[in-house]
Amino acid sequence: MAAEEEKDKKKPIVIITIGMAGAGKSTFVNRINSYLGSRNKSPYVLNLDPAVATTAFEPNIDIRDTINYHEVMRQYNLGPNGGILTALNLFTTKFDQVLGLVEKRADTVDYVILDTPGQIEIFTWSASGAIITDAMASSFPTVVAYIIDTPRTKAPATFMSNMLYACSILYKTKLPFILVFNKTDVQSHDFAVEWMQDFEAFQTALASHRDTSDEDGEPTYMNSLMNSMSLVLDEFYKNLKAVGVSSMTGDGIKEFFEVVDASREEYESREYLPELERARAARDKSLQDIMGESMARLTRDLAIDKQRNPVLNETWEEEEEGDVDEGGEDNIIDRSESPWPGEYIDLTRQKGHRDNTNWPRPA
Ligand SMILES: Nc1nc2c(ncn2[C@@H]2O[C@H](COP(=O)(O)OP(=O)(O)OP(=O)(O)O)[C@@H](O)[C@H]2O)c(=O)[nH]1
Repeated sequence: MAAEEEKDKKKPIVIITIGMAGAGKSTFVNRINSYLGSRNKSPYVLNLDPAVATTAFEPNIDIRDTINYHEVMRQYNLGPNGGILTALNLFTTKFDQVLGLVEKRADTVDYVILDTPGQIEIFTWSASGAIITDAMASSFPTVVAYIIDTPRTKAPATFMSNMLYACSILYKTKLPFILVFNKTDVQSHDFAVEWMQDFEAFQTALASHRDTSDEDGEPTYMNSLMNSMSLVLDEFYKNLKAVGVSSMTGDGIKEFFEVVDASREEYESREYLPELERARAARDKSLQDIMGESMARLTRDLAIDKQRNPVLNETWEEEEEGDVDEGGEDNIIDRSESPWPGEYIDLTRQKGHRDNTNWPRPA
């Protein structure tokens, strides 16, 4: 038992970073990456954003090495958000390989960092986001770092919306949750801490904000709603920790890691593990479902394209049943182990054509 506990202690902590577009997620990931690097504790970093043009850090596993987002958009006839979601779904079909690579490094790294797509809902409300989260959390102590743009959260209504969103993610993931108030070099997060600790302070701020009463001096519907919500959220605030950081200057990053380390105990002591064990059992099935869905959709979309576009007609032809790649190949690349060999999940090859296609890496 003692040996088992010792083994558990060595497991790295997974930090899943999520945040509204522009909250500073990528800057934050870059900052914590360099913070850990400067302490000889370089983390294992996964980039899950297929559409990001460049990352300031060098991820160990990069979705862009496996999935060409532009090609997914083209082949599936999708817009940017649909393209990101489908790319993430396809990547998720290979997530068992990702887990395997992370597990291989589990003894040598203390932290694993996941940078998620800029469009928060693509990760937080998709089946693949849930599968990735469950898969990580059932294998390693995992925390969610929710990055908040502090200067943009100063208005009580915006603050409330952000907290409601955070609340919904907390209850969905059921994982230790850290509110990371970013950009404190521009705006201190003291106001947020005060509002979280004292709902009357929030209500006072709300009342003094403009447009909170109608022409008869009565509170507007929104004002009353937010007043009531502040009472409800009072309970939610007790379940999370808040830390103020500046990803720009590095302020507060040390405190962030103190909170992360404390979350390990929370993860191990609370009731996450039995629930996550169940999630692990469901995971394999979900992976198969997602893969099936993605392939069915691909086949459907290709059939439509085939009707519309005679040129594609020549290159995308139906293949014998059973020839579809069902994710058995070792496609996920750990760049820290080998130089990037230029491999992708080749969607066209799944239909039996362009066997040797190597799509250019997104610029
Ligand atoms: N002043 C200040 N600016 C910051 C800080 N962190 C990020 N920024 C700026 O905020 C903007 C958005 O930062 P990103 O890191 O690109 O944000 P993101 O959430 O990853 O954005 P998307 O991935 O595009 O959704 C950039 O202009 C950053 O320079 C900070 O701590 N302080």
